[in-house]
Amino acid sequence: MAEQILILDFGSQYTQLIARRVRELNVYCEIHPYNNIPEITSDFKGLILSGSPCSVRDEGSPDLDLDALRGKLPILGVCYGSQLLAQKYGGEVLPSEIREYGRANLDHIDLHYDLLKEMTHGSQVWMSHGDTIKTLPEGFDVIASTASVKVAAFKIQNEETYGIQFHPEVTHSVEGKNLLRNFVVNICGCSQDWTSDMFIDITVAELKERIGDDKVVMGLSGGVDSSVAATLIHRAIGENLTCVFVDNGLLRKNEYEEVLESYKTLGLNVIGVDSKQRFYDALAGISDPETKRKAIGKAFIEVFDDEAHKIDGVKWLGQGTIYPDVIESVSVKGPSATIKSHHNVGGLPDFMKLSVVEPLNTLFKDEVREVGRALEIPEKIIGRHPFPGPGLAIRILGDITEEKVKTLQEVDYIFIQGLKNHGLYDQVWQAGAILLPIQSVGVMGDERTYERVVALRAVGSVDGMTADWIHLPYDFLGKMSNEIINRVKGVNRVVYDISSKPPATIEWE
Ligand SMILES: Nc1ncnc2c1ncn2[C@@H]1O[C@H](COP(=O)(O)OP(=O)(O)OP(=O)(O)O)[C@@H](O)[C@H]1O
Ligand SMILES: O=c1[nH]c(=O)c2[nH+]cn([C@@H]3O[C@H](COP(=O)(O)O)[C@@H](O)[C@H]3O)c2[nH]1
Ligand SMILES: NC(=O)CC[C@H](N)C(=O)O
Ligand SMILES: [Mg+2]
Repeated sequence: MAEQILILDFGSQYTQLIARRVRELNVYCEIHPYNNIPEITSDFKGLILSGSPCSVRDEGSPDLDLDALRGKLPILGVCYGSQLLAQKYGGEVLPSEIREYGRANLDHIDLHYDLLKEMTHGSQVWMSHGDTIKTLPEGFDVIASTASVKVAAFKIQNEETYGIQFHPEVTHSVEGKNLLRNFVVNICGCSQDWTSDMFIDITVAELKERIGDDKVVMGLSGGVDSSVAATLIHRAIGENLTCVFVDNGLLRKNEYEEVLESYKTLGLNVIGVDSKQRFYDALAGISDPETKRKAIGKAFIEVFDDEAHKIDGVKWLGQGTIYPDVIESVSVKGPSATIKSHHNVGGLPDFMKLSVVEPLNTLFKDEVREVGRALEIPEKIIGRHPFPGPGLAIRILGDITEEKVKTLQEVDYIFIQGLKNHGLYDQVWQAGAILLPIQSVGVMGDERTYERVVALRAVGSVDGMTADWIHLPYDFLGKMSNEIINRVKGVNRVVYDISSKPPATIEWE
């Protein structure tokens, strides 16, 4: 990958947002942990230092050799990054008297500076800090201030090194994107030619080169990521790609048949494998969410391995891994696998003598969708809600039985069809139903019932990292509740999940 911006991560919750904003400017960028910096080649046009939950005043807080970087390329320190720059060279960083979270206004902006070109006095910015830069080192100039923060932005004289206390990457910093454009385009000189088409050309050429005449087998789920990854690999190597779509008995109602059908138009060579029983056997008696995931991951690998053995000369396993999966597993905060392990990162077991190829492992979800559209993959596939690899297994709380899967499939079907019929599906990022491990008392036709409870969940999100529940119309929810209870045997109560992520997560397990 040629021209790019390097983002060094000190563990801020916003680091990924910086990358997204830079890419929205059609400039490629990568995030690396502050303690594992790649070699600074001429491809790197600029460096952004992220924020951090740590304080530069604390012993052992994240640090790096700034002398080795200063002057080599333009630098922008954001929050912690700026505090580090100031403190390192003799400035003073102290706890602020008031912690500043949220809205602030840049009352004073020195518009002469390239970084602040075309911004407006009073511009709203978003703050999130407990420390503040009290004094700057010699040779550092204040270039913007708010009412309570004198050093809201600074520049080091005679070099393109800047620090800002606020977060330009969040949308609440109204002119944040201008500032980032000023940095990336005007100061770093990036050419803004990174587009989906360019990504496709470069990736297809790289895949051709890497894979050559070898054969690839790849798990296809009907989801966005694996569909786009498979199409890219297919462009590169054609018939040498075999896709495997596994019926793990945990898919949505009718999904196996519908997905196989929808892939016919893409010209991919897709094999459907019915492995329902294998997964049910592997899951028998398991209630713990992580144990379920591991059992499912293992069963998937076994199926792929079986299929790979049926094709002569397979050397590669294709995967739909995307950038957030990768960042989460190398982040300075440590692998988020401690919250939930996603089975497609972390490598293959030793017995599988295949190399992994992951053409989307530098893209965010919305970029994957854009690439998919540029590849002319039907909107029916691109616009689908994400669906977790372990499927309904992590939406059935407690142990899995075929009967529970059938019940949940019916509930989920009514809900998803309902969203589609009422024009709500595209307003929701992800939706589904959860089968709870409790029974409640009800009354139907004068008879007492003691049956299952299901929860409905519909969230809005950009990348699944944070999410909020969607305020679905009450009428619609009422209709769904009625329909589900009347049509699905064994369910007598429906509840709606109104938790955001964080502190909850999207899935219940
Ligand atoms: N039923 C399945 N058959 C074969 N491979 C699967 C199946 N389910 C998941 N996979 C594999 O596991 C990977 C991870 O699944 P994940 O749900 O994260 O991605 P996806 O299904 O491609 O996209 P989306 O996030 O939009 O659902 C997939 O890219 C695919 O390679
Ligand atoms: O492939 C997957 N394997 C998993 O084990 C898994 N767990 C959650 N998800 C999906 O990830 C996104 C975020 O989900 P959470 O907020 O529940 O962590 C949501 O889109 C979830 O559906 C998974 N996907
Ligand atoms: N967002 C940040 O980078 C915060 C930096 C530091 N933890 C502070 O509170 O000032
Ligand atoms: Mg999926």
